Amino acid sequence: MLKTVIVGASGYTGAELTKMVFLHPELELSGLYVSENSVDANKSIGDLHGTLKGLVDLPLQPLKDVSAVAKAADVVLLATAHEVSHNIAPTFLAEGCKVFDLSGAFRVQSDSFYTDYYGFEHQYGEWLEKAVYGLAEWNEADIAKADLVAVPGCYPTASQLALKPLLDAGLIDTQQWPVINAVSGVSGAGRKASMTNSFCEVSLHAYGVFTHRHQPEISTHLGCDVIFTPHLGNFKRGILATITAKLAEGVSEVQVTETLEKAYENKTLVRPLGAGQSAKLQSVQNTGFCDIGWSVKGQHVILTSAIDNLLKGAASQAIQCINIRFGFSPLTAIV
Ligand SMILES: NC(=O)C1=CN([C@@H]2O[C@H](COP(=O)(O)OP(=O)(O)OC[C@H]3O[C@@H](n4cnc5c(N)ncnc54)[C@H](OP(=O)(O)O)[C@@H]3O)[C@@H](O)[C@H]2O)C=CC1
Ligand SMILES: CC(=O)N[C@@H](CCC(=O)OP(=O)(O)O)C(=O)O
Repeated sequence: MLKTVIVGASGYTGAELTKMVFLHPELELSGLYVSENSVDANKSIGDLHGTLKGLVDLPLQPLKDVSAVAKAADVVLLATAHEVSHNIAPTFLAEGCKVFDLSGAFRVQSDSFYTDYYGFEHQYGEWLEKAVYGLAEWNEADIAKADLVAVPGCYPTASQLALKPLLDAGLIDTQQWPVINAVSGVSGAGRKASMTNSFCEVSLHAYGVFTHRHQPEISTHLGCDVIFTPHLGNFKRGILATITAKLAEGVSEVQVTETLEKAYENKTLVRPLGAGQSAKLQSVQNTGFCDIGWSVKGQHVILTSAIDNLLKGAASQAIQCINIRFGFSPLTAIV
């Protein structure tokens, strides 16, 4: 059994991770942590997240001595804000832990990216270079050898899983940038209270127009410029991305269908729904699946991609990466 620690366990993705690690036959849940001065320090996680009550009643421990926690752990899941992950991941790595980071702190290997989009200067270029991007269906060989896995963001997961097969097969005319419009549930903003996620303030609207940090994450990993506009929806969880792209000359709907079906034929967690179908949130909420639908008219394709932001967009994709890294059966603790 691998001793597994979750940092940021009281948050939304942390709670999802807690449940999956608890259910995983090869992982031992050895510690749940929050910040040193957290208002939730020493509370039971089951008292904070009712779905865990009676299953996991471990205390949320204040994270004081990172080295000491690292020395007693094999696997570390960081469900913490970007800058927190950036600051603590190297200590866990130095003690030989395998680190799976749900934040954006190690996703994009470019110096200016962190100052431009995250508001801090990256201090760990060496780890940034070694980090493996955890888009599970596409990066298995590298994830299997990684010390540090940077689990992709929620919008980038939904967007890339739909576009990547078509781009890699040369079916998209990249002269016209694919346009991604995506709507996320409010849990995408995390558990901490703020005015934007307050019940009476939430209203369907676009945000981060031309400035959201997921645009460069998607572009970098796809190797293709995109227009990306996120929207906040008045529901709790799930992301629906609707993507419009121009097809290369002469590409037919049959080719699009064959390419998507072949890309995911042995990948249980990504479900190509077929031509003329649209992905729905309801089918993926509270699951680790990504559903993809598509339609072609003339030279354009419209793809729809749906995931649960907290699961395929974060926690269950992290568990997929653990399963790949340690050679466990791919769906363990996910379905
Ligand atoms: N929500 C989502 O849909 C997605 C989130 N992500 C990313 O995953 C990460 C976690 O997100 P989410 O679960 O939504 O966040 P939450 O805000 O819900 O939870 C954050 C957690 O981190 C803890 N924390 C804060 N500061 C520290 C610290 N210094 N040391 C240890 N723990 C700390 C918080 O507890 P406390 O403050 O009490 O200490 C809390 O447990 C973020 O980087 C986010 O960007 C990625 C994809 C999707
Ligand atoms: C609705 C909402 O606020 N969503 C978050 C995205 C959450 C996510 O994917 O987190 P990463 O930053 O780790 O990639 C946002 O737009 O900032």
